[in-house]
Amino acid sequence: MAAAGETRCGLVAVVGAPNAGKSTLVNALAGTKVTIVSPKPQTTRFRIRAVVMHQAAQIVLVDTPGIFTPRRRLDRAMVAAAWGGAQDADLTLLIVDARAGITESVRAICDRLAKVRRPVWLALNKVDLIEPPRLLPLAAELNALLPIAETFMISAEKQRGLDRLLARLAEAMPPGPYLFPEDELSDLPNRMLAAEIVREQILRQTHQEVPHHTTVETESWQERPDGSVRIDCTIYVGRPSQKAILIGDAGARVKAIGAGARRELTALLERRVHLFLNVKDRPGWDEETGRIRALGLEQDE
Ligand SMILES: Nc1nc2c(ncn2[C@@H]2O[C@H](COP(=O)(O)OP(=O)(O)OP(=O)(O)O)[C@@H](O)[C@H]2O)c(=O)[nH]1
Repeated sequence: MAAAGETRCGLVAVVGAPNAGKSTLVNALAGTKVTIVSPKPQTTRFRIRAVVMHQAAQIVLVDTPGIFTPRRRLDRAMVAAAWGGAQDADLTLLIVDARAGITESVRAICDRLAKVRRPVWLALNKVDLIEPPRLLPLAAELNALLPIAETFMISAEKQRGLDRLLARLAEAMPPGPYLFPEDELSDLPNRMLAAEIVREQILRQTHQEVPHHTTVETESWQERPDGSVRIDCTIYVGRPSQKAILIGDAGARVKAIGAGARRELTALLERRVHLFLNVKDRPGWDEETGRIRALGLEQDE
């Protein structure tokens, strides 16, 4: 454990076009499955994606929702609130799919980022898929769109170039106390994991009918003496009609979601899992400004 005064801690906003490989990279850095990795664009809606410890540095990887959908203001707000006084991330890590190159959405993101006064680091991802000579010109082209402080060539999937990236991120974090106490950290990934696995099952089993207004939170995580774990998750939906869809006839759908999630969690955690799901509606939850204010959370850019 690091002594007080020696720790570093910061927020890294992970930004990139859909399918750039953000989730794959975060998972590789965190060393555990904490986000949804899916070939479908825009499935990610995590606020805090992962908390990575590296050499007395706590690196909090967050999304910058709002780049595509301003609707998700609360996502940003929660991060800002968690961070206390700090307004924003310490640096932005821009992930670009090197094979896809500078697409329209990459261009749009660069435009946005160029206006934000915080360092931008570039990770050219999927370098396993392209010829190395194409990388430098691509990096140069991106640098012409916005000033890039550091560039990394990586393959998130093949885990190439990640050690250097992680080491540099750790060094770049400002000195300060950890945002998440170390003794809570061990549970955090599990809670995040459980919530994401449930959300993944919702996406799979409701086929677009519900998911975009859905959030899942792990309310409690209790270790049992027999080695099993009891997990209680709440699924929040935006409208009562969605609640009905999620619950299904006589609870059939939520049961199926629970069964699927429990199976996956059992396999991942390698222990018996008792999973309890609760569906609640929280109308306008991720949009309603008044509520954000009431919570005293940050909400502007
Ligand atoms: N070959 C190769 N494929 C990769 C690499 N990194 C990610 N992928 C693949 O690219 C696809 C998209 O990856 P994700 O991590 O889901 O991308 P994302 O940016 O999180 O996507 P959204 O959450 O939809 O915004 C997946 O099929 C990954 O397996 C890589 O380094 N090399």
